[in-house]
Amino acid sequence: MNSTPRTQTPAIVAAGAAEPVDTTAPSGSPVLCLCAAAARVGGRTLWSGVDLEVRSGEFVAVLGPNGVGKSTLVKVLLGTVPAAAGDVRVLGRRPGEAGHRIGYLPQRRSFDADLRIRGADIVRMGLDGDRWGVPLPWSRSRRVERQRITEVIELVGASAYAQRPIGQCSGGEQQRLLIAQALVRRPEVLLLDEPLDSLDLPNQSAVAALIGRICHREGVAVVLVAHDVNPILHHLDRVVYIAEGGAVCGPPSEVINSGTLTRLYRTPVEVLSTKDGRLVVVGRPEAPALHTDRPVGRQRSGGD
Ligand SMILES: Nc1ncnc2c1ncn2[C@@H]1O[C@H](COP(=O)(O)OP(=O)(O)OP(=O)(O)O)[C@@H](O)[C@H]1O
Repeated sequence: MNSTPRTQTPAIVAAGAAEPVDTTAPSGSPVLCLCAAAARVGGRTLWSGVDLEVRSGEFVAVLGPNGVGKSTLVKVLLGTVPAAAGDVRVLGRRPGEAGHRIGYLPQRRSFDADLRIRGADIVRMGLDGDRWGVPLPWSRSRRVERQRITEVIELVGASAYAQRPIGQCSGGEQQRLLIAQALVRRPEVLLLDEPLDSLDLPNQSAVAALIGRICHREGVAVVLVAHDVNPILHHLDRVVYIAEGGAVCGPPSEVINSGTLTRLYRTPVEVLSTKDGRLVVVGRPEAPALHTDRPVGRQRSGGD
């Protein structure tokens, strides 16, 4: 994470839930905007009245219990699920119109151990546009492509194993290569759906730090869906916490606290602070899904 103090985007919303969280002036230019947005799937409204603005270089986590519509929020931004109400803008355009300017890592994919395709070829698939079925809007020479692939593999620290068959890479190595794939076209926005899922704790920390660096040093806006905020909290600028059909957004310490979550859930919720500065959320009405049984990491501090 950069060591420069960062500013935050003002307030947020909540669908009839918690009051806006007051923050200071935003930095960067807005790249994602939801205004009074709602999502409806299978005849059911998942959330509504959600306002959110994400600026370039911001790292925002989407949190909440299972099934509240975190992934759906990402899909609304991608344009694969239409917003049921409100206005959604992605890089100033309607969702789905920003093409290669958006990088997307879907929920965990597993690779068969026998799969022979090399890690570098997985990264190349992002460059070729295969993941979207959309050809690149410009032609590139093979040399330039190779350079970019090498560059992005170095960026995610995957050079040592990028020539190995992907099926022989560890979960953490595979995840770095998939992040490289999402980054290869130099997106301005990176949408990551549970990229830390199924990684062990050291790999969660390492991948979280990597994403934080990409966001803050490369100026990419990152929206990351997580069940457990613990590994990323140290790197985050803001969180969007979805529950009870609404959402509240703000700096982690202003959202993950007893008052805000009690208002969001409309039932008593307690956020405890451990000796080492971690937070534990208890008393949520839903089944445990987010840091109810384990501590969440330290609040944002300096470097990563
Ligand atoms: N196409 C669909 N048709 C009907 N229901 C859907 C559809 N897509 C998602 N849902 C339902 O919408 C709800 C929200 O799904 P979503 O994947 O966005 O939740 P989530 O918060 O990301 O959940 P999790 O934390 O378990 O991954 C779930 O109950 C899911 O079953």
